[in-house]
Amino acid sequence: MTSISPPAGAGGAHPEPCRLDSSTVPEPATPQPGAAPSASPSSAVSPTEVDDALVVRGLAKSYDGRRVVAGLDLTARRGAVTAVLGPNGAGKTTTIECCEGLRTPDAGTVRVLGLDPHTDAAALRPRVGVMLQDGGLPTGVRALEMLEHVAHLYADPRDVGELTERLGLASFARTTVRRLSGGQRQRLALAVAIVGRPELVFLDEPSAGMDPQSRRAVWDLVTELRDEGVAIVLTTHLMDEAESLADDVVVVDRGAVIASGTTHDLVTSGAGPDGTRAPDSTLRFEATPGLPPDLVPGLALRESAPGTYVVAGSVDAATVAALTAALAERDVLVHRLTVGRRTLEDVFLDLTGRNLR
Ligand SMILES: Nc1ncnc2c1ncn2[C@@H]1O[C@H](COP(=O)(O)OP(=O)(O)OP(=O)(O)O)[C@@H](O)[C@H]1O
Repeated sequence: MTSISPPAGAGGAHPEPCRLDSSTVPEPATPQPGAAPSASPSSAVSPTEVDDALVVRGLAKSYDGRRVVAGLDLTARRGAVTAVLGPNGAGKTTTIECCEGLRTPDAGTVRVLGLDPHTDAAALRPRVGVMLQDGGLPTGVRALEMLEHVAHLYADPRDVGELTERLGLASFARTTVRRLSGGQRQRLALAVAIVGRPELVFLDEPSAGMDPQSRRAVWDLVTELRDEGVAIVLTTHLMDEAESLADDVVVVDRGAVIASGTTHDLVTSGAGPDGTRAPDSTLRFEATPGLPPDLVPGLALRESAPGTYVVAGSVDAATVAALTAALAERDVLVHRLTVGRRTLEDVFLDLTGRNLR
């Protein structure tokens, strides 16, 4: 199996293979009949993109004839956090796994640190860290032994003691991976992914299942890595995570990119499907389900979940007054009415009419 991370998801790039829980091993990255392997140099990657840590162009991947990634483009800069967002099943993990060399694309080009994740897997191994969604670690090994083992494979590893302290691994250092909780496994997987000082790190839902304190430790570490010049590509469903960490955001839906840019640009500038300038603030409230979208003339009212409403468009004092008057007229009591800054969730809703999760 060729991949950036020899023990798929054991975090980093080890030169030595080690046994994995077979349930965590993605399909072998062998070329498939008719595939257009990303190995071949492609003119799709322009000279100006050579210095980017990750360049994906026109990526396509199907499972059993069903296309789940459809011509996707993605760029990740060095020294920046790039968040890949999208609803369940959008194709995020498949995309990342193609970049990690764990899956073979049907079409398109993938360049990782200027190299091909399949044909240049050996050269990329010491330079790329991988943290898979389920941890992907061998289950019979004790947590600290695992981290120390991986650290010894590198010429200049990070200090294991410091990582252990930073990510709170000490309390379960002698516990085998199979007995770790989901959040503990995630923290160990992150430590393993970065202990070799990679130039590019893939983090698939890095803080999923973590308590707030652990999440904060992960965020601090990710920010620090970014400041050291590491390129970080992460997928997440947590909008606060994306907004806190990401320099660049790529929103994926049905296997294709529907919006991309800096986090700031996306929430402040025109991201509407019709090209109109998006509002800077959003009004949200809860009330009885089933209110008509045209409750207030000139106001676009959307029921994002039963009984939860979002008003798109410029929101000012008159908007709030008109809305509450219309609700009072119908004898509807409004709850949790807030006017807030536009979020990435709002961007997604504007683009697709659906919630991100
Ligand atoms: N090995 C596989 N065989 C068949 N279908 C698969 C396989 N892996 C993923 N899929 C399907 O491909 C689609 C995209 O899955 P993928 O995991 O890439 O999405 P995702 O955006 O990462 O979703 P999530 O946010 O839920 O993790 C889904 O419909 C999924 O069921």
